Amino acid sequence: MPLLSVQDLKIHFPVRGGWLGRATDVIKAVDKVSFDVEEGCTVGLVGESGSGKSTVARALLKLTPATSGSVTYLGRDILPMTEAEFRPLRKDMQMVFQDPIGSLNPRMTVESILGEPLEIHAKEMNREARREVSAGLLKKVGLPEDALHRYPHEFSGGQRQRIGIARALAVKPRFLICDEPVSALDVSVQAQILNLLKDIQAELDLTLLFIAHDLAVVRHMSDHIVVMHHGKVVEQGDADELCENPRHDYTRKLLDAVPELI
Ligand SMILES: Nc1ncnc2c1ncn2[C@@H]1O[C@H](COP(=O)(O)OP(=O)(O)OP(=O)(O)O)[C@@H](O)[C@H]1O
Repeated sequence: MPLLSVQDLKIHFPVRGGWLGRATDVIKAVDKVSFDVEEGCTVGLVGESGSGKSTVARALLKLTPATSGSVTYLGRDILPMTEAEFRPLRKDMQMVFQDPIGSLNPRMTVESILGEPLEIHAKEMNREARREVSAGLLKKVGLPEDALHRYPHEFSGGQRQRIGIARALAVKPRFLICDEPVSALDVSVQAQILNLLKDIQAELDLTLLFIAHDLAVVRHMSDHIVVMHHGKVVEQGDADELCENPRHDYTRKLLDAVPELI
């Protein structure tokens, strides 16, 4: 049984504008998308801006309601679940965002940022225990312990993404959704963050959904790749096979956009 199975997922948004702001049309942001994520593997979701990748990610965490279809996690369809039913799974499924500065509260120290998910999901921990866990998380992502007392703006983009990853790991998730985790970073820093994610995945036995618009980055990270275009899956398969023998013109176009290494 796959850890996560997405079947015929549709997410349509009404376009308002007609008489009295009535819905006149729909945007098919996600249109009959299906893919599986096996435990311990990385599935890459690739496509240009607007292809529907983030909308899929948000639906997996029930942040955006689905129009139809199913999302099965550990054999249970999460879409009909109430918030209370979903809460334990929310702990299991964590997200790393594209923009680390936008997703880290600038008024909170790193200690508070890392302690917050523990306050929510590990209520039995006192402040001392939370600080100890947070210091361990910083070490895991390659930051010094004194970072605990500093604020997000005091770090570089790459370091902030390390903090974002540490926050996602705080509650010991099994499944990590990384939505364009390196596209806001300098090229020189991107490889460091990608390698960190790979090392952490191996160490903690994590399953990853890795979302990006850059097929080279997605191939580097993934076992299986799902190519999205205008809300639909146009092709999916083994990462190397798909990149070496693309069957769809759109996949070829994405491959052509990958810069040649000189
Ligand atoms: N809440 C919303 N209401 C209306 N339209 C939306 C909403 N969220 C997303 N969309 C539309 O759905 C489509 C897919 O957007 P989405 O952000 O999922 O694409 P993406 O592939 O992740 O692109 P990017 O990498 O630029 O975020 C776009 O046309 C977008 O404008």
